[in-house]
Amino acid sequence: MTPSFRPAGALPPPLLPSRSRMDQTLAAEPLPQPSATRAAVLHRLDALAAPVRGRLRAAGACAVLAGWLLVAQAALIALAVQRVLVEGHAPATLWPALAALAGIGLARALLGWASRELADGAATRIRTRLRGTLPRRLFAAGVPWLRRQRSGSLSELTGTHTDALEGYFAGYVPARAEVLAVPPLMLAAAFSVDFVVGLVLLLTMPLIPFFMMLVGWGAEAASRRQLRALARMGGHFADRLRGLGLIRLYGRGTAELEGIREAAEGLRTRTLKVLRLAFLSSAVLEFFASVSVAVIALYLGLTYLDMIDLRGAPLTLGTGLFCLLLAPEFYAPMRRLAAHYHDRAGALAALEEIESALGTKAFAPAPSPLRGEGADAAAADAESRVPSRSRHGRQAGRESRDDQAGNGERLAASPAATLLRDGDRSAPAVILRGVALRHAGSDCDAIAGFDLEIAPGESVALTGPSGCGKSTLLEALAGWLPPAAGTVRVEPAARIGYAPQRPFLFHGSIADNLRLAKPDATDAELQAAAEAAQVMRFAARLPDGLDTMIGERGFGLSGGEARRVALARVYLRDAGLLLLDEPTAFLDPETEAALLDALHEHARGRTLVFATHSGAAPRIADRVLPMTTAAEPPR
Ligand SMILES: Nc1ncnc2c1ncn2[C@@H]1O[C@H](COP(=O)(O)OP(=O)(O)OP(=O)(O)O)[C@@H](O)[C@H]1O
Repeated sequence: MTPSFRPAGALPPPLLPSRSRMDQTLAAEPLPQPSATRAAVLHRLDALAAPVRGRLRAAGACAVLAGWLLVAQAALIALAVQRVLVEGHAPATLWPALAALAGIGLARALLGWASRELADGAATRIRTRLRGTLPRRLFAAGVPWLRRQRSGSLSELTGTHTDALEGYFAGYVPARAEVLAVPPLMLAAAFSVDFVVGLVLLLTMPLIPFFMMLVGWGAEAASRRQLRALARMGGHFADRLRGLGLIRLYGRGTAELEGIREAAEGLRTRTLKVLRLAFLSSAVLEFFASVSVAVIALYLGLTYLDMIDLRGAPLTLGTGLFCLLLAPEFYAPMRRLAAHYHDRAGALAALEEIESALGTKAFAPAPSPLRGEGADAAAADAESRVPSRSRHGRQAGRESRDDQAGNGERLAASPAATLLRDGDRSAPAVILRGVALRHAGSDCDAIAGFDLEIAPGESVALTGPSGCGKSTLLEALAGWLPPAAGTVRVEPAARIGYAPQRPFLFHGSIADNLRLAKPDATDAELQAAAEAAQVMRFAARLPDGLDTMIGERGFGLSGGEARRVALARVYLRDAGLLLLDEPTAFLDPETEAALLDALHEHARGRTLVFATHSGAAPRIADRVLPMTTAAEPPR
């Protein structure tokens, strides 16, 4: 990373943007999306339910059936009241009706329970599936892309954003089925007993979707801003935790805490905005539903008092009661849908956020496995069909190993080297033609017009000043960085072992980290790899040897020790093409010499390319390739 310098005493800018700056950034974003896009996102959201479509339909069907039974329940209650209170039947004659009522009540309870169980189960399955798919998509996006992302934000995608989809499937989808099927039946029932009540229900019905839509648009935009703020907060927080030592060292603790407090306050405000909109939409709907029920009650009351006569026939107590029981239930499914409408808004916002990070095919199966440190080179042929554009002279001069320090001694095969060979891989040739390499976000090539041929089994040392592109070249050979121009050819079937400059060591024991390369490795194989990479020099002194726990990013190991663990991992990989970035950096001369001897032995029958600043390392190479810094100005 390029260091930036500021005058002594000048304060560094706050690492966290202030709330107002965050607000400005978020407010400037074009929200909400045009409706055509929203319809497409909604379609993709529904497509996520494909594997559990049957369950969701069953959940909807149960909810609909429970709603239909409610009409029968209201009719039975009205009938019983009419018979006993108006027609003077003995209460004992009502047993069949009461038994039917009890049966309907029980059936509705069971249907409601089944609907929730099915919908919750379906939503959980969708969420679980996404939790599995998203990391695969993240891996498939490739190392250069992943490097530019903030791990905190990415973890929000698989956490909060995925959770936000659940309410849509568990709540909104069954409620939508209910709204489509239950109110129409109730409307027909109301029309069949009283024309005016049916008309009131019919006329007030469109108001509800209209207000839902109005409030929903605002809710979607607010949800999206809130999710975005949440993802940023996650990213900032993870960064700050990682750099805690640095923050303390520079005395920025208080300022950072203040920044985090402000950002959290911004998030709280945004969350409350979403909740306010959700409550507002519910309140509006409750109001309209209550007014409509009141209008019906008023109409029925005035009719009973003979103050109005709109129906042209007498109104029985049973009919009035049936209408009064039905009216609030007519709005209930729509109110439920409205209550879940912000779930829909939240889910749309979450899906759009996930897609804007990963592309619209975020949930399609991942195309190919990640390549990289110790990865198979099935996609190793990072070949670009872009025509070669040689712009300035070849960067590399060539020297033979024999021209070097003259240290060409052959080394006897060690037992460790024998143990680590399984003989099922071959040393691939590497051919680069007119290659230009450019890092994402950079406006100039790190390497341009580069040609190189490496024979199978050859060892090549890349040397040259810092920044001349040695690591970049190794990244391209590993397939992490596709060429901007020219072709990079590595045999597609080649097994690659890559130890980058900053190897990633997972939280776990040293042995766990080594077994990443070969999960079924025996203890003897681990020991042999560790010895060859000079890991045992320090591991033997640790309390638990290779079983000693090390932290994320290799906490607890020195830079040179971490590199040696990564080198041992490459040895275990038994790769045909070894790509090593400064394998002997930070080592004392004695350890370096031992490591080089073992590497030289291990590299027999394999193709080896390594970058080095060491004066001693080139002795194990067949060829040294001095690279120069690209002089080309930015295009
Ligand atoms: N991720 C990146 N994004 C943008 N530019 C980069 C990135 N990584 C490296 N560079 C630039 O590419 C050029 C080559 O860098 P590279 O790390 O390949 O050099 P190097 O020869 O390996 O250096 P060193 O010997 O210090 O390891 C440098 O100018 C560097 O600033």
